Amino acid sequence: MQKFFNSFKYAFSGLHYAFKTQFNFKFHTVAVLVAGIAGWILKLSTAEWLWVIAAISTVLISELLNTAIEVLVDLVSPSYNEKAKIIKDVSAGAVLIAAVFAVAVALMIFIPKLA
Ligand SMILES: Nc1ncnc2c1ncn2[C@@H]1O[C@H](COP(=O)(O)OP(=O)(O)OP(=O)(O)O)[C@@H](O)[C@H]1O
Repeated sequence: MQKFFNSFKYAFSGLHYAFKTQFNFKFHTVAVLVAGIAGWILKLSTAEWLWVIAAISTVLISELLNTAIEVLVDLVSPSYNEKAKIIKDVSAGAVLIAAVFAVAVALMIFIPKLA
C-alpha cells in the first residue's frame, strides 16, 4: 500500500518539477484554467468537454514527455551532439503537433459559441 502512495508522491514530484522549470508547462497550465472557466461559462456539452479534455491532456502529456526527454538528453549528452539535437527537436515537434490540435479544438468549440 505504501508503494502505491509513493508512486503518487513521485508523480506529483515530476509535475512540480515541470511546473517549476518549464515556462511552456506553466503557460499551458494557465491555458487549462482559462479553457475550464470558459467551458463552464459557455456551458459546453458532454461531447465538447471530451474534446477539450482530450486536447488539454494531449498537450500536458506531450509537454511532460518532452521535459523528461530533455533532461535525459542533458544527462547522457551534456555537450553538443548531432543525435542529441535530433532527439530534442523531434520531441519539440511532438509538442507542436499537440498544441496545433489543441488550438484547432479551441477554435472549433469556443469561437462559434462566442460569435
Ligand atoms: N546536447 C545538445 N546537442 C545538440 N543540440 C542541442 C543540445 N541541447 C540542445 N540542443 C538544441 O537546442 C534546442 C533547445 O534545447 P533546450 O534543451 O534548451 O530545449 P528548450 O526547449 O529550450 O528547453 P527548456 O524548455 O528547458 O528551455 C534543441 O531543440 C536542440 O536543437
